[in-house]
Amino acid sequence: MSPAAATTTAFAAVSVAIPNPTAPSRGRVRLPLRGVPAAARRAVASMAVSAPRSGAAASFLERRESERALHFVKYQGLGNDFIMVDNRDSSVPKVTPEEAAKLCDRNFGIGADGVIFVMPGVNGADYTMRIFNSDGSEPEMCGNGVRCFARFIAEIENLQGTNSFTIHTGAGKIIPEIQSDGQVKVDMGEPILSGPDIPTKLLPTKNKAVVQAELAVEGLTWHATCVSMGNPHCVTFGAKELKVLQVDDLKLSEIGPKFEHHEMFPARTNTEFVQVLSRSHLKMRVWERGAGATLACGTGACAVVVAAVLEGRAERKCVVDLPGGPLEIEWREDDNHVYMTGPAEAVFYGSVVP
Ligand SMILES: N[C@@H](CCC[C@H](N)C(=O)O)C(=O)O
Repeated sequence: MSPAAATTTAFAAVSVAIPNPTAPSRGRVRLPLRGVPAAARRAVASMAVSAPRSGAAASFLERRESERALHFVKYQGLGNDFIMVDNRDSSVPKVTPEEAAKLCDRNFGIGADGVIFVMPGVNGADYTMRIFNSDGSEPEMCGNGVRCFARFIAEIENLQGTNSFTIHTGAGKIIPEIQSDGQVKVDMGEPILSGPDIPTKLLPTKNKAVVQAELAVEGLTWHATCVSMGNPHCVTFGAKELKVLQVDDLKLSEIGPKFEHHEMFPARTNTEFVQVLSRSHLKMRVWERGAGATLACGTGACAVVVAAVLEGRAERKCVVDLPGGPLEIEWREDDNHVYMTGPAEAVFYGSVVP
């Protein structure tokens, strides 16, 4: 991006890749690597910014660095992507919800499904996680985000090998554990099944739970099972009028918002459309509250396995295929907790003036 082009945008992002940090820097912009995790530097293999070393360019970059520059690292978990912000020095997020929405814009911003802040722990937890969705709304929890959070912590705290932390979230205490292969296994806590606590206005059908309740959307009577993993989910395996739900055939951007804003969900909802491949293998697509169609949703995959067990469709341990890849989910009988295992990777880092 030329300096002239950059100044015409609402904010400017400078993302720098260092494929080989020891390579000569001729013709390439070198930005300070302050606060940049080592693995993030190594992980990045593209998007290097080349520019002539003119005085104008240098002063443009210096000006940007000296203003209110926000350093970030972009992470992804199965294609569900987040702008991670080191906010350990303050309990106030470094960007506002409105700025977060701009940063998440895929054309005019960095592009992401959300912005996640690593904050000081409260209530005895090691850290606090807060997140803004790409529309600026603040959800209680994010499953893929918490795996990215754990990998980001390991980088900024320079932790090696297997590690576990406690994270305070809007869904209570969440415990991720980085495994020796780099995957992150997360104790996601207990699912919430009582309708008013999810929240949904759908009436309970099985004890206090809302299981296969009828929900009218777009002329079809969908069977909805509602689960909260701290955040609300409506899981459906199909509708009365459909023989089989083929998730690949769904027009997600048309039907997703109708579920999200349905009057039965006073706090809006995330919605998962699911196909059962076997009793231990499920396939889903998701429409996320505040973010739309995403490539993966960790809390959604957990809710899907809970719903599948409640409906008698699957075992407690399943592989859930999402558009961005598979997650391993287990709803344990002994402690009633849901465990999620999957990847999280740094993609690139940079600075931005929100
Ligand atoms: N993608 C996330 C969920 C993020 C929050 C969600 N959009 C909501 O508003 O509840 C995940 O991986 O769980």
